[in-house]
Amino acid sequence: MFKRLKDDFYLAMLTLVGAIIVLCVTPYGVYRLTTGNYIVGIADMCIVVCAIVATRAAWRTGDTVKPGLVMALVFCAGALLVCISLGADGLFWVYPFLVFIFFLVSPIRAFTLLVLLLTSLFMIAQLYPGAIFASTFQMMAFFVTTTITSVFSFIFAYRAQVQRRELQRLATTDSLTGASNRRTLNDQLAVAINECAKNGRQYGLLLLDLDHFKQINDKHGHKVGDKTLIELVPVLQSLLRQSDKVFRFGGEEFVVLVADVKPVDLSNLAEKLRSGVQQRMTLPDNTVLTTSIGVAQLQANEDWETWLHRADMALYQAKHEGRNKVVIG
Ligand SMILES: Nc1nc2c(ncn2[C@@H]2O[C@H](COP(=O)(O)OP(=O)(O)OP(=O)(O)O)[C@@H](O)[C@H]2O)c(=O)[nH]1
Repeated sequence: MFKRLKDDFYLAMLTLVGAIIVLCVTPYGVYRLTTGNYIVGIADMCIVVCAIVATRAAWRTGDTVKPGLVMALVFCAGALLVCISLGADGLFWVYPFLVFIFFLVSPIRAFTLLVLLLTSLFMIAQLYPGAIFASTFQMMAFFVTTTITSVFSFIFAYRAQVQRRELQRLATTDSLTGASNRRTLNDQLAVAINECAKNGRQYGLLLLDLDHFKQINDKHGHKVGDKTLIELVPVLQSLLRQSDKVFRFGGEEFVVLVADVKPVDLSNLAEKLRSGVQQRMTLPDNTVLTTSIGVAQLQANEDWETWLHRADMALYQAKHEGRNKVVIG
């Protein structure tokens, strides 16, 4: 549970906002209902129920987009209703909503919803003078302060989103090749073990190691070595399905994780990659680049270390038997 909260920003924020809503709005809802203000009381309780249902749905499905949007829409409608029913007293509630919304949906969506909310309030104020604002001065002060808060919240949320995405990219990909890194591989292997144990999904692992890579560096220089590694990733991806994942394991070693695959298809795929690299990758002196591949199909009740070790042993054998070879582990 804590891992999911740590890894998924929007799930964590949805949960936090949901908890704050339940704790802070429920007493107001109960108070309004017991003092006969039924419209605002029911609106408060609808917001509370919506917060609980949306947070629960996000936890169950892992999708935070729809629950976040539903929550944001209900909060906007609730804020509008509270302002209409309570007049100036209800205006204070707009400020926390204004900030909450940026934790629920993307900055662009949040800003659009706020523009709609403030425009609706402005139009109602024009149609029914005195219904919400006590004076024109109060109305102007409200719209100026809410606009400033919305704009700064948007800038802050947008910057945070850009930085969060960049951090995520840096933490999960290899800086040279752009392939997923070893840390991501460890996470994905754990997911595969879990899926296999729970749902019987079949997974396969290919461990690729370029042959005589040291000689490439020595003969053509480190820059050509780097370029070869960079060019290898799109070549592999062009030979794979979109659901197959390529990871840089370290140095000139790469891992391909394949889901929903039978052992025979996995070894055919390894052979396709071996010959694909040989055919498509050439070095500056027109010599071909070759790769050795160790193959391991995930066995029932196997842990990921053993699975990876079998692929590694098969790769070792492929190297031992002369390279440019596929060996099944
Ligand atoms: N250019 C470049 N070279 C790298 C990088 N990472 C590792 N290497 C080099 O890859 C080479 C790997 O050499 P070895 O482990 O001896 O393997 P090999 O020469 O490929 O020989 P076999 O694997 O036995 O076929 C080393 O010279 C490393 O310096 C990198 O990011 N860029």
